[in-house]
Amino acid sequence: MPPPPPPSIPAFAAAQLSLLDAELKAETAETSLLVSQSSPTTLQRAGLAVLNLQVASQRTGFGGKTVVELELDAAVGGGDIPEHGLRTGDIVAVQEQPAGSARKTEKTELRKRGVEGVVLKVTSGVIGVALDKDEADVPLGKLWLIKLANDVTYRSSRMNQTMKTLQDMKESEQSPFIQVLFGQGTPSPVDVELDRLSLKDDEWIDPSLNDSQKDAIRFALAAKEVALIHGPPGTGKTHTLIELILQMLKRNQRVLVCGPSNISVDNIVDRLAPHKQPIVRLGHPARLLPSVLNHSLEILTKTSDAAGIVQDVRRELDAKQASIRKTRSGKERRAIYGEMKELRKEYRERERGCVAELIRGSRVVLATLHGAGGFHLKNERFDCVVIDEASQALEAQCWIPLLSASKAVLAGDHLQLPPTIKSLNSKVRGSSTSSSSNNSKGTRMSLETTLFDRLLALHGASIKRMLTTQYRMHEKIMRFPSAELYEDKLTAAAAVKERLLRELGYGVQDSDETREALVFWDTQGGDFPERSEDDNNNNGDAAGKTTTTTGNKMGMGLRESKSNEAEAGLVKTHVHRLVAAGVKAEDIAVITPYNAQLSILSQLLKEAFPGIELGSVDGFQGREKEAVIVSLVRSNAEHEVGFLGERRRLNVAMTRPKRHLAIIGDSETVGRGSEFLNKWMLFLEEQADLRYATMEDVFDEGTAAMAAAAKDAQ
Ligand SMILES: Nc1ncnc2c1ncn2[C@@H]1O[C@H](COP(=O)(O)OP(=O)(O)OP(=O)(O)O)[C@@H](O)[C@H]1O
Repeated sequence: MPPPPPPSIPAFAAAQLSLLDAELKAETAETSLLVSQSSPTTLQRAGLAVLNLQVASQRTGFGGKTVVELELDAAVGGGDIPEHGLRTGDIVAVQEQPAGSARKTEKTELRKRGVEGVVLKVTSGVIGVALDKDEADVPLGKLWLIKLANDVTYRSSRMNQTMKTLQDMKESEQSPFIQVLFGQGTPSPVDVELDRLSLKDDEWIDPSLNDSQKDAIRFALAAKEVALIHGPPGTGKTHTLIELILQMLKRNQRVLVCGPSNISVDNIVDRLAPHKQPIVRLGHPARLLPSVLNHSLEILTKTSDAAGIVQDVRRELDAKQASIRKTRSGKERRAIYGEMKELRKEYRERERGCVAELIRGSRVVLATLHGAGGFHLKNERFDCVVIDEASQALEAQCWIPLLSASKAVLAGDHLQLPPTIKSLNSKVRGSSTSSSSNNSKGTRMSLETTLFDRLLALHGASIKRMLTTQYRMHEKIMRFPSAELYEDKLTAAAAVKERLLRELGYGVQDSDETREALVFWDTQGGDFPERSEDDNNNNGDAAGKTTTTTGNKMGMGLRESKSNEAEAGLVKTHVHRLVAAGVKAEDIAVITPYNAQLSILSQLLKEAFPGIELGSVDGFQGREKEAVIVSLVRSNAEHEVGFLGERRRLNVAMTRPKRHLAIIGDSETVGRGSEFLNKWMLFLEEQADLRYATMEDVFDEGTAAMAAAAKDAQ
């Protein structure tokens, strides 16, 4: 049967809008449940709130925004603010703090007032917040700060706007580029162009590029509408994009470079900066890496030629703001507010002029996908939009910058995990049978389907080039993912191919562990049974990349989770042996798909091995370590594997290490989970250093000695 025709652009946009709406509801429900059900002191204990604050000062920041600095209330003695979890860039609410005796309705009322903003600076005694509203709205009296779960509402409003634009777009307004991206047209052939574009050896800016990287760059330069750069783990996607951007500049093109997260964008700014091209990074300075601040609009509007005139108004505004605090009369105060309103208007106008000049003069503009929707880029056009980590971004998010371009280059790996979707989480997170919606044409759609996925399905491999040399993993670690997921095309670069822990270079000794790249501890036989959350009252799955969001911190995971204590003991044995051979704990990571297991592991390992990194598989995507231990947890008579069945999750788990991968799991249970899992278990049995685990391994000498020492210390 031929595949169903792609949905019309309005039908696609309508389906996205309803999916985004469901997602927003799911996310806000989780947040408000958390905040409404917890008392201020509980939230403070969880690191999500800071109590007993007062305004120390106010000033005007970038964009004419009011910045308030909060300090500990003099009534509670002032001084250092107690330990809290707020960091620069967090989105917070500044509210009047309810008295302990306040009734519930009063508390709710207070929560409705207050203002939201972004944390700009955190020191021991002060927290600075850039407010979203004017200073007149800052509540008086004793204040508290609450960390809001994330910036979901801001993000979704720009995605919705973009989808509405697409929905309302008349056919005559749809560019050939947009039509190709929706399957209403076919991509122009690039073969002829490719020949013409054959770059000579001396035309490459980075001579170390490998052949697959050069091929991908040539292809992306030649493509008229769209090119996908498929970068399996460690293959140098970002490295390739830097050369691509520089080559585009050589061809006088103007490029907008985006990524789903600030860190993904900063990573590119960092690597692009040494090439001394005019670049500008849009985004809230509080959220940028310090090393890229020099390229941010905030700094450029202070240092560029056009900046002086803006600074004059800023100084005037600050002086007025200071005078308000000294004014007791309400009438005078109102008059000053009136003057400030005018000044702020002027400030914004001048700043806008200065900013527009800077942006127009920049051939490369960098922003998060969401940031590209700000007013700064409203009427700007680009020859190409480059999106890094595109397979981690929602499609609606990608369209925010895409509407301003006539060509797209997307880099990503659709065989690793897609963005986390809350509205799917409750039952079948990460499963291919995820919840979906039917649009008017009957096309099944899910937010988990990224633009990268959709374009591949629509136009096939002809719009894609894959990077095939990887610079991370020992050849043995790479072999299975390469064979099963990447058409057996990956090769390990000579420098990493045979790298073992024993060659780490800081006195690591040769041992059974340090001379092996791949170890499999098989726990089959029933001695290592899993426990479910119901048995041990633990938290939800660790699937969500939400380990830093409020939900997980508060132990709000209401989903089913699994743990395996005996397996955690084996992990400890293995870590101990690595450390005994001289491997630094900082070079070891332990990852697991389950939160319940993560919390057991952290009790068992954190104190014994300070510096070791523990995390969920999903949270570790994009990261790497010299040695990685993966605790698979599942071991049951029913051979149920839950979301271990998601091969993209396993791919992420097994491709994080450089020199050493130890898998701990029950081959009997796991091997029956899926064809992929079955092949993996067979591969490990044949190719890994196989160890059949017994309880003696759990209580080996080292672990037992450490346990005894810990007991003595109590
Ligand atoms: N042609 C090359 N020659 C030598 N080293 C390279 C080359 N390309 C990439 N690398 C190295 O490979 C590593 C990974 O590169 P990069 O960070 O660009 O990859 P990535 O694909 O973006 O990463 P990830 O797989 O984590 O998404 C880096 O240490 C980089 O220096």
